[in-house]
Amino acid sequence: MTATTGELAVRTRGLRKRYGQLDAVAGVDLSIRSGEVFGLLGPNGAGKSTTVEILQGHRARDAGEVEVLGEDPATATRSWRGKVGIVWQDESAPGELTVRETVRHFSRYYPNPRQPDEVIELVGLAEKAGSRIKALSGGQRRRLDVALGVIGGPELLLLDEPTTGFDPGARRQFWSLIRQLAAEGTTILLTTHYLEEAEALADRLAVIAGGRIAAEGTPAHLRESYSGEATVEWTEPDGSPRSERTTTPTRTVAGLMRRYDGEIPGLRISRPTLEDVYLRLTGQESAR
Ligand SMILES: Nc1ncnc2c1ncn2[C@@H]1O[C@H](COP(=O)(O)OP(=O)(O)OP(=O)(O)O)[C@@H](O)[C@H]1O
Repeated sequence: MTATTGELAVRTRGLRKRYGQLDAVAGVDLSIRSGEVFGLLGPNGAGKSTTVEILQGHRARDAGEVEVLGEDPATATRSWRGKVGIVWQDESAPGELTVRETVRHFSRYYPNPRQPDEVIELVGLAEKAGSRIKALSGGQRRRLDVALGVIGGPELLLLDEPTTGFDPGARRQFWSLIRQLAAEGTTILLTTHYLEEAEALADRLAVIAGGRIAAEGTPAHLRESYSGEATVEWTEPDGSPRSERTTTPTRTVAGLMRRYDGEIPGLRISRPTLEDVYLRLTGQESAR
């Protein structure tokens, strides 16, 4: 069922969407391979949801090419819809039904659904299978949303900010669910505000800001590509703090050694963390 490794599950070229004067998505190129977990990471208003909505076929684009599982979502067929699982930001399944009734009900929309009880088990809701949805906690509701996203046995799962509002424990549990789905061969695209989440889950990630991809690669690649620049900090003789961003920190320190006799006051050399890289790429550096 899953496409061959190396094939692209998602491909966009020059994707654009405008709302009035605002370029919400301003020329996005994405290539997501079959079987990988891809993170689209960016701050509020970066264009993540708009991009995912276009990939789902729920929003029309203004320009660019889009191919998702070999079809254009704007004109996709019913069989295509069965292969794409969607977890919405605000799912609202009817509250009076039980978890099991809801998952069974949704399974009937698909030609080859997964077994409802197996999916309930997979998302960790087996103990709540007989509970009404309105009695579930926020985190349990989100698990049900994922159950409804995977009940059709999708090749590709699109998750828009799946863990917003989760406590740290619920987030970790959710991560292991995503890893399990990935291990079963599902291609996963998830959007997130959380660098930690993208780093924990994504094989590759793209950082998006102002509707544009600012950087793309594996988390390790991003860290390496942008960590060449170090910051050297020290204290001037009048007590004022100084800092210099440089690709040659040794040279900077050698220069300081010539100026100071003995120890350089307040000397500190730091390399950017992935978080620094992310904040710099998204223009939020001062947030630190
Ligand atoms: N239907 C709409 N009409 C007008 N502007 C919109 C609409 N939807 C989104 N926008 C604007 O487009 C930009 C991108 O929004 P989008 O929801 O795609 O960002 P996002 O990265 O998902 O943000 P968040 O993390 O806050 O959900 C934002 O400035 C937003 O205000």
